[in-house]
Amino acid sequence: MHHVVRRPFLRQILHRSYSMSLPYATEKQVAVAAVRRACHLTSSVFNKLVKNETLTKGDKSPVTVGDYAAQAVISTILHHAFPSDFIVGEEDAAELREESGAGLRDRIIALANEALTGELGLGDNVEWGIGPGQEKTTEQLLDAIDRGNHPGGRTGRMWTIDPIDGTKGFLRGEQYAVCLSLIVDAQVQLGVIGCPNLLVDPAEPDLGRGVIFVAAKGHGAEQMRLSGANPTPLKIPSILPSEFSFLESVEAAHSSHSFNDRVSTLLNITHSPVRMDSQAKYGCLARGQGAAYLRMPTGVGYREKIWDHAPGTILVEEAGGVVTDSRGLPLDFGLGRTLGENFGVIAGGLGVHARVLEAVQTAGTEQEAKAKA
Ligand SMILES: Nc1ncnc2c1ncn2[C@@H]1O[C@H](COP(=O)(O)O)[C@@H](O)[C@H]1OP(=O)(O)O
Ligand SMILES: [Mg+2]
Ligand SMILES: [Mg+2]
Ligand SMILES: [Mg+2]
Repeated sequence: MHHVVRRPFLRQILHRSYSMSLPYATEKQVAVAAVRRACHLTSSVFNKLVKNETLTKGDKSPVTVGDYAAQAVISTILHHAFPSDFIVGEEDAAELREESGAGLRDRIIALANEALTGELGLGDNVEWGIGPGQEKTTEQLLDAIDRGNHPGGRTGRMWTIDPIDGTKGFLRGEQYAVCLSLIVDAQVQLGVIGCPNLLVDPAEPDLGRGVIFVAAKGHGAEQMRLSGANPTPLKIPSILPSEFSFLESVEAAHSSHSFNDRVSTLLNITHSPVRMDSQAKYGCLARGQGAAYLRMPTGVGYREKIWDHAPGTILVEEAGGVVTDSRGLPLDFGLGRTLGENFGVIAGGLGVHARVLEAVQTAGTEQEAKAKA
């Protein structure tokens, strides 16, 4: 491993002692740095986004230059830091390699290089391929996007990247998230969720927006500013918030609003659900905003993707909560790029989760009976 030998002596020692206190300490540092750069990229691109910079994918969902450029940046950093790790990323560069994709491609390459070559911040390392002068070629960046093509599976080290989760929220100027996780032998070890548009503290709007949530297996969950300042541990309160409300998708096509209504009625919940795009919902839950996140499928066919739930799941679990499918089974991140047969997602604090699960099962039985009648 020549890159370890090249490490200056003092840094080797620092690196080792830090690693002993937290497994995956270097991974955490790299992941936070990558998400931070991608968050700056996506928020600056939003202000400059023009109509023809968004494509519609085969599944009818939108993808913007921001999604592609952010995946290129994160994947490049991961590849420099951990060259033998696999990546399961949402986007691929096929359309950008076509002649018709040239305009979009040039814009994406410029955005990615601007983000990669930005000044080094606290904790950043030139060995991760970042900093002034570290421009990449078009080919290198398209390959970086395509390195996200790993099929996933039961064994090995792999990262999941969702460069913009909640692209529809991003396009509306509302919530979205830059999401990264490390999965080792199908267990999520690390999750990082960057939310550029989320209030730092909903009780103090003056503190502004821009939060990164981080969780490491067995080491808790925290929230920090985009800059890395003010790291604060997160714990889901064990008593129910006085206003029990569900967190749910804005988009009715992504999860069933009517099913959630029925579950709310069964639980005598009177407050309307809080609708929010992306894994920002998991972040809010982890910091005690909203009592549960319920995501039941709307119809046939859609399989949830691992990059949409791995970071959020470890965040909620490390904040003391529980995440399962609608049968109460843990989400299985070892089945490939999707969650396979895991049907629906329920996330909540320890006691709340059990009550919601029960109500979900009652509502599910009712629904089946109705369908048979
Ligand atoms: N038909 C669908 N059912 C459930 N989720 C979907 C569907 N289509 C896209 N998604 C994905 O749902 C997630 C966002 O859901 P929400 O914001 O409603 O919680 C995103 O990952 C989005 O992809 P994307 O990452 O492309 O935005
Ligand atoms: Mg998408
Ligand atoms: Mg997503
Ligand atoms: Mg996405």
